[in-house]
Amino acid sequence: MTGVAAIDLGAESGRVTHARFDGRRIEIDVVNRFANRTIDVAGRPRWDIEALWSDIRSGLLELGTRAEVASVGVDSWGVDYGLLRAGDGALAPGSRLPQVERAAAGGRRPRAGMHAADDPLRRTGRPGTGDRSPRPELSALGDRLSRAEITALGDRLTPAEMSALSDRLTRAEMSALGERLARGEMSALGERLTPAEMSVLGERLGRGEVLVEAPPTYRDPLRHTAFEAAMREWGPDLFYRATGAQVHEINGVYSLIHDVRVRPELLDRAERLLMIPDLFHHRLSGSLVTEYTAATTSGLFDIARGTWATALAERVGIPAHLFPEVVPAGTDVGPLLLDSPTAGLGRTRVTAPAAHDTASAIVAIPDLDSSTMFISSGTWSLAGVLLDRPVISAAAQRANLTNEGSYAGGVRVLRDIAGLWLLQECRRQWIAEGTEIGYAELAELAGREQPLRACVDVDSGEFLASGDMPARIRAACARNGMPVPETIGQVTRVVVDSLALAYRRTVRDIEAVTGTTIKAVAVVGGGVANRVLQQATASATGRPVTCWAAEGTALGNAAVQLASLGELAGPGEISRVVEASSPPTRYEPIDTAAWEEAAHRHDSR
Ligand SMILES: C[C@H](O)[C@H](O)[C@@H](O)C(=O)CO
Repeated sequence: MTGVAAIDLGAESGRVTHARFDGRRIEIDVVNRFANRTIDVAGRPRWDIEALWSDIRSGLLELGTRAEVASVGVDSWGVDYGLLRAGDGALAPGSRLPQVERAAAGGRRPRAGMHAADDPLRRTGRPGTGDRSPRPELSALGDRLSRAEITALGDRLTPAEMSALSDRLTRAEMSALGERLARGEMSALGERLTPAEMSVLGERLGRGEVLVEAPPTYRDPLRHTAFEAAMREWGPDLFYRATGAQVHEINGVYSLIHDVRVRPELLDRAERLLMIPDLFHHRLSGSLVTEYTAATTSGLFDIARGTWATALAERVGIPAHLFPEVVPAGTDVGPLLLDSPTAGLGRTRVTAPAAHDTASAIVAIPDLDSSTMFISSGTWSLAGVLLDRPVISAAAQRANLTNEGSYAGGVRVLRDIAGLWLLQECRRQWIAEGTEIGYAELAELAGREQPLRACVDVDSGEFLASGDMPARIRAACARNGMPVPETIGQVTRVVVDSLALAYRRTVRDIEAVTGTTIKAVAVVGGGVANRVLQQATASATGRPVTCWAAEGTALGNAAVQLASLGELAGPGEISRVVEASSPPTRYEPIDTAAWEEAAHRHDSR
C-alpha cells in the first residue's frame, strides 16, 4: 500500500487528502477541509496564503502521525500568482536545469528546483574534484545525530556534508545556518563553493524567500479595470496570438500590467513569479519552479511554443526575469522540509502534480478522448475537450476558448463558465439572511421547480463579483422580460438551467471551432453531487452524461504523484485505476425538445 498526500485548493475551500493505492484502486480520505477566504489588503481582496499554509501544515502533520506519506503535491485554481523576493538577492534567475529535460526525455523521474547545471552538493564529495561518488558515511551521520547536534555541526561541515545534512534539517535549522552564512561566519565555505553551488545552498537554506505581498485574486475589481485599460491600449489580439489563452479579465497578466504601471517599485522588489500551487511547493520544499499546466493559465505562457511569452511580457512592461523554470507534471521538486515533521513525513518527497486543478480533475476521467466534452464542475465549470494540439484561430478567439496544458501532453481547449459560484454566492446570501441551507437541499428544492421558467447568461460579467447574487439574478430576469424567481427553489432552478444551457452552447462552439464531434459529456468534481444539474446537462446538450469522482481533482493529483513514484505506469494504467476507484453515475437526455426550444428563445435575446 502506497500513500501520498494530495492537496487540492479551490477558490471556495481547500482540502488535504490522503490517497492510498492498494495496487488496484486509490482510496481518497479527506484529512482536513478548510475555507479559502480572501483578506482585505489596502482595500483590495487578496488570497490569505498564510491561513492556507497553516491549514495545509496542520493537515500534513496530523496525517504524518498515522501514515507513511511517500509524496505530497498541491493543485489549485489557475490564473493567480505570487511574487517572491529573495532575502539578499542571491538567486540566479533563469538558468535552466538540463537534467530535467534529459529526465523528461528519458521518461526518468525528473528532479527539479535547483539552478546549477547539476545538483553538485547532493552527490559530490568535493566540488570541482570530479569525484561524483556519494558519501554514505555522511547520510549515516545525519541519521545518528540529534537535531541540536546537527545545528552545532553547521560551521564545521564541508559543502557536500552540508548538502547531505540539508535533507535532514528543518527549515528553522536551515535558516539558522543561513544567518551564519549571511554573517560571513562561514566565509571559508564560500571559498570552496562555486557561485552555482552557493545559490543552490542559498535556496536550500531558505534564504527567506518571501512573498512581496499577499497574491491578488481574480475577482479583484482592479483587475477588471486593468483589463479594460489593456484592451484599450493593445486590444485582444496581442494577448491571444502570443499565448493562445482566452482574453478574459480574470487572467493574472492584467494585475501585473497594472502593477507595472501604478506600483513599479513592487516589481523592482520581486525576483520570481510563482503560480499559486507552486507557492506552496516552495513552502514545502524550497523549490522555485512552476509546473507546466499551472503556467498555461497565467495569460503569459505561449502554449504553441511551450515557453513563457517573453515578447508579450516585454511589450507590456513585465520583466521577463520573473519567469521561473517550468517543469512537467510529475516532477520531484525536492524533499519535504517541514519544521518538526511527524513520523510519517520523514522520507516524504514533494512532487508537482498537474498543478492546475482542472488538469488534475481530467486525469480522473478514464480514457478521455476528443469525442467527450469534460466538465470540471466546482466554483467554475471548465468545459472543453482534450486535443493533441492547441487550437489558436480567429473562430476560437471569438468563442473565447482557451488552450491550457495537460498531464502527459495534450491541450485542454476549454471555456471558463461561471459555474457553481452563482449558487455558492446565493447560499452565502441566504445564510447571511438567516436561512441555513446546504447544497443537497438546494438541489432538491430546484428539482421540485418547473424547469426553464427563466434563465440568465451566467458568463456575462455581471455575475463575476460577489454580493447579493439572488437579487442580481432576479434583476437580470426582470431586465430580460422573464418570470422573476422569488423562492430559494426558483432561484436555484434558474442557476441550474442557465448552467445547463451554457454547457449546451459550449458543445456547439467547440464542435464548430475544433471540428470534433461531441458524443458524450463527462463530469468530475463537487458538482456531480447535484443530480438535478447533471440531468439538466444531459437534456440540454442532448448527450449522455457520465459523472465520475466528486473528489476527482484530488484523485487526479494523487494518480500523477503515484505515476511519478513509479507505482503507476502512466495515462493508460491511470485510467484503469481511476475507473476502479470511482464508480460512475449516468444520465440520459430527456425532454430534449423543451431544452431545444428554450435554447433558441434564450440565444435569440
Ligand atoms: C479563474 C479560475 O479559477 C480559472 O480560470 C480556472 O481555470 C480554475 O482554475 C478553476 O478552478
